[in-house]
Amino acid sequence: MDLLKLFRMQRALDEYIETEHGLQEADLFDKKVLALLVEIGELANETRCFKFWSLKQPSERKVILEEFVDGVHFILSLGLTCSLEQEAVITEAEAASSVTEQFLRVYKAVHVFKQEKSTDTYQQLLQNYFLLGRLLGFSAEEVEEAYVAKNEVNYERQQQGY
Ligand SMILES: O=c1ccn([C@H]2C[C@H](O)[C@@H](COP(=O)(O)O)O2)c(=O)[nH]1
Repeated sequence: MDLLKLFRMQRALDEYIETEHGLQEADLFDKKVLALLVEIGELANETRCFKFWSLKQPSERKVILEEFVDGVHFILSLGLTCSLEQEAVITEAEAASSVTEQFLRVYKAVHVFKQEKSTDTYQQLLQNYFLLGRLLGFSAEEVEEAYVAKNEVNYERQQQGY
């Protein structure tokens, strides 16, 4: 995955959104953290991984992938907000033994990163989020492709006064 390309696309989108809304000077860190936590919840809801009380099937794979890349947007955006994009790499690691446990690791990584914005805590967040993607069955290529497609949709939404 070409992470630097994704950071470049995210920077352009963020600048577009912030200009549209007159927020170039605003501190958007906390709002982006909350947006990410919400996206992770939406993703979990689509997978239904924790709904032990329900027999309904998870959403279509395409829907789950689209939710996943919404989270990628906010993670990249947070990295840019904290100027951490240059050192960012996705390192290999072992995922948790269940999707539910991996979701909880991601939530923890978000909170740790919010408390201490560093290269290391950002790395942990990126790593755990991409491990979650892999556990959900998405290849790096699929994620990149879906990210590019959603990035485009985000411009269209802004142009339509979303
Ligand atoms: O500064 C921002 C604000 C939003 N988004 C993107 C991320 C998600 O793909 C989408 C959020 O969409 P909704 O949750 O509103 O559907 O907007 C950004 O990339 N940067």
